[in-house]
Amino acid sequence: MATSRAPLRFAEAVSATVSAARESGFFFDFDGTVAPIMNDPDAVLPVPGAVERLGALSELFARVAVVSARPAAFLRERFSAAPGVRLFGLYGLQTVVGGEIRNAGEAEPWAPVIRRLIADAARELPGKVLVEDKALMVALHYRAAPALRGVVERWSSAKAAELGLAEQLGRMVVELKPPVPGDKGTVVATEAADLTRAWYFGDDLSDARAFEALRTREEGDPAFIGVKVAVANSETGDDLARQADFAASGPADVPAMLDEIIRAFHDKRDSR
Ligand SMILES: O=P(O)(O)OC[C@H]1O[C@H](O[C@H]2O[C@H](CO)[C@@H](O)[C@H](O)[C@H]2O)[C@H](O)[C@@H](O)[C@@H]1O
Repeated sequence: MATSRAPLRFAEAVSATVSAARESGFFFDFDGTVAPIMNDPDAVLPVPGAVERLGALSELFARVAVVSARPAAFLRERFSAAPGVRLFGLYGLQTVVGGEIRNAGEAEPWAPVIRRLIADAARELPGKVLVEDKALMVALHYRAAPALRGVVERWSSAKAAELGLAEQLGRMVVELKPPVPGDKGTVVATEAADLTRAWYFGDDLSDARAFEALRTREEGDPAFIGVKVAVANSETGDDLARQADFAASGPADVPAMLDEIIRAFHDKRDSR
């Protein structure tokens, strides 16, 4: 069994990555990581400079992807200026291939169940709960009324049991989704399978699965370096920070961090 590597300093992780750029990838969560948290989910845009930095990375390194719970169409709209960035929506149930959205076949039969659930939510939950319709999934937001957390979580658990759906908790949100295997960890494990270095940036509970995927790969493959970056926040950030190698103070900090990597890539190339 492989022993875990000694903790790397940031400069060492960057150096190991730019030295093997063609075998390196960068994976990003969206909300709370490269985009700010806001009350209205539809109004959210990436922080200034994020799309440009992800686009630049995609031209220098083997793989760059956004792995999010958002629908792929939402991501496609926001990352249209960075065509080299791969997009995985709804925890990997949707991808964008050649500009077209592809749904995981196993998830599609659940669309009528989700439609029924959305109608039930609109009728049965208090008006302050925002019901986000993602077609193959629904997100129940209580950010506008945090005291409703218990009401939302109990309603969600009962519906999940009744309809055979899976649940995912997040930042002032509960999601109900088809009980189809796969999460951010399986997306990252698959997408990083041919890489020897992979970075994951995340802020929320579902991002822990991606961190775990990098840890598992490191345990089985001593040549692999997984770099876990937690984006700090007072809601779900502490748990993730404990599992991370590095921290960013918030989404606005991420472009500057990526600049250090892009600069190191160019310095390395110029020194050859
Ligand atoms: O996987 P992610 O890209 O991080 O998506 C997770 C959820 O993000 C969105 O909700 C979160 O951001 C909202 C906008 O800032 C905020 O109002 C909400 O409280 C957060 O939970 C998105 O709306 C959800 O569908 C995603 O599941």
